[in-house]
Amino acid sequence: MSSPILKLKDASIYQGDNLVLSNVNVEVSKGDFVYLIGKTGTGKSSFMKTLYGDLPLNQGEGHIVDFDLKTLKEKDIPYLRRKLGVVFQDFKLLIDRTINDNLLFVLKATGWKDKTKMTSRIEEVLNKVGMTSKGFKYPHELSGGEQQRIAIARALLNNPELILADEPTGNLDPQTSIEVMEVLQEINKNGNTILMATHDYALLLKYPSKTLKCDNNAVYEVVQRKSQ
Ligand SMILES: Nc1ncnc2c1ncn2[C@@H]1O[C@H](COP(=O)(O)OP(=O)(O)OP(=O)(O)O)[C@@H](O)[C@H]1O
Repeated sequence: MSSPILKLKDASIYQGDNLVLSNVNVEVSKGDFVYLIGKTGTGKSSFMKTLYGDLPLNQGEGHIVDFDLKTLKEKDIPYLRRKLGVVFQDFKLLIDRTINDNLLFVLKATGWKDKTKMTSRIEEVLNKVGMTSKGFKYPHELSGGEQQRIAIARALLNNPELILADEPTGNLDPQTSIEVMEVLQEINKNGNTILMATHDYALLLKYPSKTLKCDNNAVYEVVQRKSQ
């Protein structure tokens, strides 16, 4: 069996001096689609932030895509993020440039040089999210669901080993949420590993998968009951 892409062992997650989650034991393997659920304020975002190096891991052990979160240095963070694709609730596209230029910006910032390769990679990722014809648009010319699909395309640019999606449907209406979820499901079927924080239970019911729950300063796996 391959080693997990993410493994936390007896990890505690803090916001400053406040303990948010304690004794976290979590494993995510290649190809998994894992939900992280929990009421507002229970620590989903703090959990995600620890994984992409925005919060330090001071207690317990944490390994993610071959990085040790316990010994992670500031200078390692860009390299960690290159192996992760992070998707946020509010898309975080650069509003002053087109979709193609948003994607080009990321490629250049992560060391790509060859113009032809960059153009074809941009086409590939736009194709994966069904947005090939939208590259020349500005973010404000796209709907929320389309902007989120672009954000997913951006996350895919460097072939991430793990996609971390923090409430990716949080700003979208139910129908658009399903469209974005279909894209994430398709990407997962094609081999990408995804950890998605959400409080949208309708999505969980429609697309059941391994589910972790934050509650009472702890994270535990929810055993899903089969419907009668
Ligand atoms: N920057 C911060 N400084 C101090 N405490 C914080 C900070 N951000 C969050 N917290 C606290 O940490 C706890 C967990 O917050 P977190 O944002 O991780 O929860 P969440 O489950 O993601 O909630 P939501 O669904 O509302 O985003 C809360 O008690 C919150 O008040």
